[in-house]
Amino acid sequence: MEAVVLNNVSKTYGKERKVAVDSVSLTVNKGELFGLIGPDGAGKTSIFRMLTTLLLPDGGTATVDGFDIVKDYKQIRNNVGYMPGKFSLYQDLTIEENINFFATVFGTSVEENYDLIKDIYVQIEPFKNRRAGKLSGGMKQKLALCCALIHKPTVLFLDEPTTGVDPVSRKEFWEMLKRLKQQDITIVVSTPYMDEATLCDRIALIQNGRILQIDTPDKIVQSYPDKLYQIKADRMYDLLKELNVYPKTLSCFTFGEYLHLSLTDESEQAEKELIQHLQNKGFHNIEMGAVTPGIEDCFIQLLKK
Ligand SMILES: Nc1ncnc2c1ncn2[C@@H]1O[C@H](COP(=O)(O)OP(=O)(O)OP(=O)(O)O)[C@@H](O)[C@H]1O
Repeated sequence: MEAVVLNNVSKTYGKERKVAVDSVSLTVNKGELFGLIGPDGAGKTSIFRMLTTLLLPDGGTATVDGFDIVKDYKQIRNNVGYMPGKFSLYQDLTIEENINFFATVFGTSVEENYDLIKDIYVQIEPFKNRRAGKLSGGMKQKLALCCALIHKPTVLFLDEPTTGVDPVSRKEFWEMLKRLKQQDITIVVSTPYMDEATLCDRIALIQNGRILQIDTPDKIVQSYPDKLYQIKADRMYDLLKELNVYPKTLSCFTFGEYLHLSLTDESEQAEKELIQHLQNKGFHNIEMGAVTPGIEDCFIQLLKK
């Protein structure tokens, strides 16, 4: 059964009709943890705002829980939870007041749905009298999640929930999402962090408003077409320039402290030839080895198409 369906959904902005979402089609199944993965400006927020009925599409159709995002906006607003990217809570209200406020707006109470938020709420409860504006990034994020959950939504939309949050809180957050999934909540989450993509059941890679690929993280990684090497040497910038003009280079880009490289010829002989070539060009301390591609490699590879 499908929880979210988009059929050729488009959104343009302004007089110039800048295309933010370009004919996007995708389906999220009930109970799935689905990731929208893409850099800033890819169109993730626009998609979330349309699915939560805060923005009208210019083209296409979409449903959430079987409800049409234009015609049935009232039902959708009652049924979904939305945690926007920017901190959306009332800064001057305390933790407790924020949660009570959101519960009241939805005609429910904290007690009624306490089971759903308990795991998360106990972590911020010791500070329940602190104003939201005075909380750390990780605590704000937990409070925003409690508020988005308080009316027991069937589908939860989380827009970049871990942006600007420390690594420990990021990890804890994803563990919370896994526990929520077990409670039959469909979760659609966006992130610019490629490492978080592997924690989703399925992901859509998105860039410039277009979907590049949709699949499980494993299948996306397995579909990487070339042998991938990581390589480094003493002068990294010169190395990048040299590899970009090397005749057998298929692709080469910076990846952390290494360069990631694919060659048109994947034989051992070609590897040896390349190392010899780089030594002749005066590079020292060359380290080169095969490496398993990650989601980020796949993303970069898809962008070249
Ligand atoms: N209200 C608006 N008016 C004009 N352009 C907009 C507006 N909102 C978004 N855009 C543009 O549409 C494109 C998609 O933006 P969107 O916010 O949906 O992407 P995103 O993937 O969520 O990125 P970010 O994390 O930066 O918000 C961007 O180029 C953005 O500048």
